Amino acid sequence: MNNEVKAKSDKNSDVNSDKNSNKNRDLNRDLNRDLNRDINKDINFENIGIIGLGLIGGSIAKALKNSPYTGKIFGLSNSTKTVQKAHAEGVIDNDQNDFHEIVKKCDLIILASPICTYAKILKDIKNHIPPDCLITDVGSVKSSVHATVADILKGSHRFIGGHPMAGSEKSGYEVSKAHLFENAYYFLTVQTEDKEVNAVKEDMTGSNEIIASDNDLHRLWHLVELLGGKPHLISPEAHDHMVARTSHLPHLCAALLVQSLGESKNDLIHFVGGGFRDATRIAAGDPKLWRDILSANKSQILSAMEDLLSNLEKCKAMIMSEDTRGLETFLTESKLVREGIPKHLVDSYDKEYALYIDVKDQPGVIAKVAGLMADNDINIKDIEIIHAREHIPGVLKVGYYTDSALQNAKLLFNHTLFNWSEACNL
Ligand SMILES: NC(=O)C1=CN([C@@H]2O[C@H](COP(=O)(O)OP(=O)(O)OC[C@H]3O[C@@H](n4cnc5c(N)ncnc54)[C@H](O)[C@@H]3O)[C@@H](O)[C@H]2O)C=CC1
Ligand SMILES: O=C(O)C(=O)Cc1ccc(O)cc1
Repeated sequence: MNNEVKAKSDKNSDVNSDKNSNKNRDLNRDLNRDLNRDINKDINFENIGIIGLGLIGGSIAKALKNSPYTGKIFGLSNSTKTVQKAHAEGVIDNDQNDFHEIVKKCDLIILASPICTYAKILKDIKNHIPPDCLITDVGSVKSSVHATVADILKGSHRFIGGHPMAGSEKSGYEVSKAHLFENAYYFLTVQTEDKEVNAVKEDMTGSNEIIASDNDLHRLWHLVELLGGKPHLISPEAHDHMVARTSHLPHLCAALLVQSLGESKNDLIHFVGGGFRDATRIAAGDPKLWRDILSANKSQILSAMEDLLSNLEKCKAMIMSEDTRGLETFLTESKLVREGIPKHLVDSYDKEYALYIDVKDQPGVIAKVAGLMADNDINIKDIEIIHAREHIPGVLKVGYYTDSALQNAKLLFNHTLFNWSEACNL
């Protein structure tokens, strides 16, 4: 363990401060010092149990299976069907069905079920978790999760919170994918007795606080990297402050925009433009999951909503008083901030590897293109017929998982009679 690695969170929740990012950068640099390291030795987990095999849990299992990780992956779920499916696909290595017996073998447990299920699950498995097993989670809220864990485990096991900033509005094992976390930030949160992230703290105080040793943090950090994510250390409080504004309030706003279509929303929905689609995609997320998230981050959501209301009032006043200058300034500032999203984030969220193939909308055309790809071993992510041709150069949109698949497809199409062009903004 490197005791020089220090990563304290900013007390004022100023998560964007240089101080904080420098500390995280230092930690990252330190952890990546030896590029030739043996990743399995660094991680040092042999039996990873994932509780909840949905979008996130399933994606973690698939990402691990696709990685150099050589240990076992056990899937634990309230859905036997999902476990059977994951097992049949070779994604998990379960050799028995008994939940408690599987837990007994784990040296890392990842809670990947809805956060409202954590308390019941932890109470149920607590006496079966090996003393040296590390516990983590993927929940979208962190302070309340740390409190629940501390309340139930009472210091019996080490816990590090986790939250991948990757996902979608879809749920379930069926939509999970190995590359979900690629280039996405993955927050790690450590609770210490003075509520600061303190990666150098190695002593266990014996209090009810759950304190993870920095060795645990390093192991988990490497695991996140193995998943393709970018680990980022932060305090639970700073995390909740940030995601209330970057993720939870946007979800609420998406739902508000849909509701604001008004009484005739079911009619208007047929005429929406790209802007509405972009701004409301996440409103299609699982209502139960989001009900939990918004309730679990109550104080931060309420504070973010105050800011939203005040901005709404400001805009209303400007429109009412025909303050076009003020309105323009407000919109310009928003535009500049939005355009400032770092390129790597825009790429990881928006980047799609797709080609528009200029074909006639007629029977057999999908089979023809799909067959061509299959014959040449090019994996297709999705395929879609675009019926509205305005602004769109071709009628068949073919999505690929990787840039190299896209490049191969281009070469192939160049040798056929298909005209193609690259993805445009829909
Ligand atoms: N959906 C998203 O985009 C993201 C979600 N998260 C967090 O990940 C967690 C899981 O979310 P998703 O994977 O999206 O949900 P999901 O609905 O796709 O998967 C949840 C899984 O948990 C299982 N489950 C439910 N109760 C259980 C129990 N008592 N014991 C064992 N398994 C149980 C369900 O069968 C289901 O397979 C949530 O805590 C959420 O806050 C984090 C980042 C992104
Ligand atoms: O679909 C999207 O754009 C998301 O932002 C997914 C998401 C949902 C919940 C999280 O806690 C983190 C990420």
